[in-house]
Amino acid sequence: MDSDILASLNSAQSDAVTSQALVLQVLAPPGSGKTKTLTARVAHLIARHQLKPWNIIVCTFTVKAASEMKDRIQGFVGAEVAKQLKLGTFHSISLRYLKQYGQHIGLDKDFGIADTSDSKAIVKRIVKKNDLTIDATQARNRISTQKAKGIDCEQFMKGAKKGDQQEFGQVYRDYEATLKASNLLDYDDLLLRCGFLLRSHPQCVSNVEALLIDEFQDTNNIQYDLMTLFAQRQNRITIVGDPDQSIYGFRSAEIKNLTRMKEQWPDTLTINLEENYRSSGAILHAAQNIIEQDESRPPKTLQATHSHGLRPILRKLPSATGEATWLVSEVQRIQKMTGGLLQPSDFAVLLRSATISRPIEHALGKAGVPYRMIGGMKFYDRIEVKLIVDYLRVISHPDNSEAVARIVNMPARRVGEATIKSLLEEARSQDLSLWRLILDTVQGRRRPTTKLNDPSMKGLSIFVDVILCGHTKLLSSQTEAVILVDLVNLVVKKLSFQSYLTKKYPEDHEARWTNVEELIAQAIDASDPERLQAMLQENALPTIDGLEQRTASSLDDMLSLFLANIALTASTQEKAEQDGEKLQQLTISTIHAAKGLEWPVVFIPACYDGSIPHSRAEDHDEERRLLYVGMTRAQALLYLSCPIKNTKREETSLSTFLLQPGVSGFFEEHGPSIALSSVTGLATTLRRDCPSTAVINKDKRTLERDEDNYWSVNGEEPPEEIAKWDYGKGGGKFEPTRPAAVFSSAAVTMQQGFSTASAAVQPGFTSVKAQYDELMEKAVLQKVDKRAQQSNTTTVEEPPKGRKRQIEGQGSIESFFGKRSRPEPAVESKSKPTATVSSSRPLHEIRNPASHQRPKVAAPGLSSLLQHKPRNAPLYSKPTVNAHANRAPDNKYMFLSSSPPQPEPDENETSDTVPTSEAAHEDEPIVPKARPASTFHTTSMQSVAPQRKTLGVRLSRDGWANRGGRK
Ligand SMILES: Nc1ncnc2c1ncn2[C@@H]1O[C@H](COP(=O)(O)OP(=O)(O)OP(=O)(O)O)[C@@H](O)[C@H]1O
Repeated sequence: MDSDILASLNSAQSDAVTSQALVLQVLAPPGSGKTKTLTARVAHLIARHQLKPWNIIVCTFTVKAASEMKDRIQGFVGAEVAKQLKLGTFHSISLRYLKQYGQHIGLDKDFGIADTSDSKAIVKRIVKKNDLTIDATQARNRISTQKAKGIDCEQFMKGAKKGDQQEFGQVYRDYEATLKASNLLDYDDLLLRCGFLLRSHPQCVSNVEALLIDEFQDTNNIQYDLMTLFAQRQNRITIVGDPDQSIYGFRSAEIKNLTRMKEQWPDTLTINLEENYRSSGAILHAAQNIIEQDESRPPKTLQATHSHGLRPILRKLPSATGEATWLVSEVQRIQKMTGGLLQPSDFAVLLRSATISRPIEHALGKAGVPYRMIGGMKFYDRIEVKLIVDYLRVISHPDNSEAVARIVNMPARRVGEATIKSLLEEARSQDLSLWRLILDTVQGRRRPTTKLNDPSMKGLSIFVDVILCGHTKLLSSQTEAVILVDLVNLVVKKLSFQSYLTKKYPEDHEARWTNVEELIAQAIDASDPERLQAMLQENALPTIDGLEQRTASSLDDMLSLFLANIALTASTQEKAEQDGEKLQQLTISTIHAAKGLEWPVVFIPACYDGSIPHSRAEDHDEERRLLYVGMTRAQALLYLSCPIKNTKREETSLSTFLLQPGVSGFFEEHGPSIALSSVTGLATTLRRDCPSTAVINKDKRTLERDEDNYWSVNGEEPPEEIAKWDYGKGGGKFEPTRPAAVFSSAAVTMQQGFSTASAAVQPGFTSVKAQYDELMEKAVLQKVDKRAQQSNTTTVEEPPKGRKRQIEGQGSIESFFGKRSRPEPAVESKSKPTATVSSSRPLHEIRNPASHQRPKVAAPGLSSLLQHKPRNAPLYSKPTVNAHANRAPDNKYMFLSSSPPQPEPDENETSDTVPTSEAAHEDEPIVPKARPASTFHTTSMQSVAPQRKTLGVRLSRDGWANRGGRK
């Protein structure tokens, strides 16, 4: 079996897998097979060194990575062995230790997990109660940072200076006290307490023979400590990582941990992998050029194993809307031009911030391209799901006062916000949980100081009744066969939840109810004896002689396990794929959440300053690494794009990373012409069969345009687009920043049937600025009219299928870079589709773009850029021509200003590492009911199931957007 494991590896990978070194670092750039090597080493340790799988811990950074890792290991050692490994995120492994050995450090068995909304609510309340000036969200993040550094509140207070630090210290202290009183651990606590447990009771990990860690560059200090503690018995540690992909500095990740490790274990062996198996040479070169802008970074060798392939594209578009429309048209064109070689699931759109997804979703929906979201609004964050889960959490753990406060008046029971607040404060002052106070009040054992009128008392009684019925159900499980789903059904029934949703959300109650049904389906699956067994097996730790271990057996335990898995499941993607079904959907993801993944075609839109690097980012090197991570997800085709104006109609400036000297040489200015030879090249890079010429030609004939030539390369709005604008019916591309006075005048004019731009000006109704705008606009419109005329002529004589229109005199990629002087790389013929670069040459030696295939560019677009004057208002007065031609009949999308994004400070939190509901909250909900897509929800429980990997989570076909993503 061992030879099978090694068969598919190159020699450096083999060396790493078979290395005898106790402490091993495998450092390598993206796509070089780090994960492959790690999984092979696990298999090798089992097959060759006879290590027992249950004595091996494998830590991943995300829930998704854990499940992928399990699949890969399964491929080597089989499902039976793979499921016995102790594999998961740092958080889930820590949770297992705390659940089973927590009593040794005085941890109550029934501790709950404070999820992100609990933590936020607690901090907010503390800030409000003490009338502090500190920002609650920032304070919460700061607490997390302190914890990640291992600084507790008392330590912090000791060193705190007066003022802001003292204030924060107070919040930190109160926050910890609240968690303690509620018997809750937040996500950081899971790691910290586990560290404490393993330090004081090393026997807990006395069985551990090997520890392997993926994506080590993103570990923080607590995780580093945990590493040393997990492995303390034998110190056999393998880590894989890439400092260039360190993108979680904002969450206290420490690149320094790599050196720290070497200092701690001087015999650490480092193996570098240098061959990239993922991306074409052209993509690698471009990405490498970006990352090498960081001069503090040591030079590294990276060899492409694929041919040079098609040069990446850096595209300029007039607006975010135009960018989205172009993006979708490119997806469709590339699919057709490659004769079915590429399916929708081969495309990914990677965003710096989820907040800018809306125009892209709109365009995809309009074109009927199915998509899924990663790192957007998550299943368990949806209001209807969260509400039911909160009820379950309170039934399981009534001391969670934050959860009680959230649901006591949900559905509405006439217990007002002020009453809840007052009850909460009263409970705090008496050292009681909110639940205890409410229960005692309703049952007549206590007279609260909070004033309660009859309707409120009645509301509280109804609430108490629901929770007590849940408790009774839990208790009855000891004598009769009650399963988890019975409990969920009980809550749903007691709340008359379906009719509640119907009344409360008349517009999309069905989609919301589908979510509830999905949750019920998950509970059914988790109740399945086989599944239950698998879940328990996954969570069980080996028995250690002489060490008492708590085991999960009752329904209460099952419920708490179910809820813990929900709390630790931040990522909800891939459900369908885990069902063994590859749904044909394009992926929209944040770059953070795309870490470790790959797609044949990747788009990175909104490449402008403020977006990437993000306006709020302090560390620009980390932002550059983020762009690098995004670019290196692409296998065969990579598109970067930048709208000249963002959705607020603000002028943008191309990302500083792309403006650096020499960068332009690595990019084309528009999507590639896909010759037949290019299709062969793409197929080779993707290791797929190439479709026949007949199929390709047939598909191609269905295209209106076989070139990326609708949008001009200098970012001007095509005349056809301007002609589509419609203000009369309120559904067109109306831009919201237009001055109100001007808009109303134009609207009036349109209603009156005027048909020229000049007629739209209504003296007396416009401000000076608006008049200036109108004048500017008229000037531009005259130009546009001229162009439109020319365009019409061209259309008659020659259908615009080719590239001509775009290339002739419309500037080039140079227009992006025009503001800087830079050396001009040599230009070669553009028609060569797959010029190759010797794969054996290190990348740093062949970086000179002069040696690459270069497009033959037309006159540099510098002049067009210089002529380009910022518009103060959009070109909105052009009379409508066939305004509805391109609009979906049931188009219910709305545009919200989204760019530059204004996320919460920790909006980067988009991966599924730690549950990250901020990421979901910062993301505007996806507009429902407009397009097909699917939801992907995975719990770590789902990932344990060997055959039916979703633990029976029902696969829904009606999609992400149809799920009532609205909060
Ligand atoms: N020796 C090899 N031969 C062929 N393909 C390989 C080899 N090693 C890795 N690959 C392929 O290269 C791709 C990238 O591998 P993998 O995901 O393990 O890389 P990685 O270094 O972990 O990437 P990243 O750091 O970007 O997450 C995968 O499709 C993998 O199957």
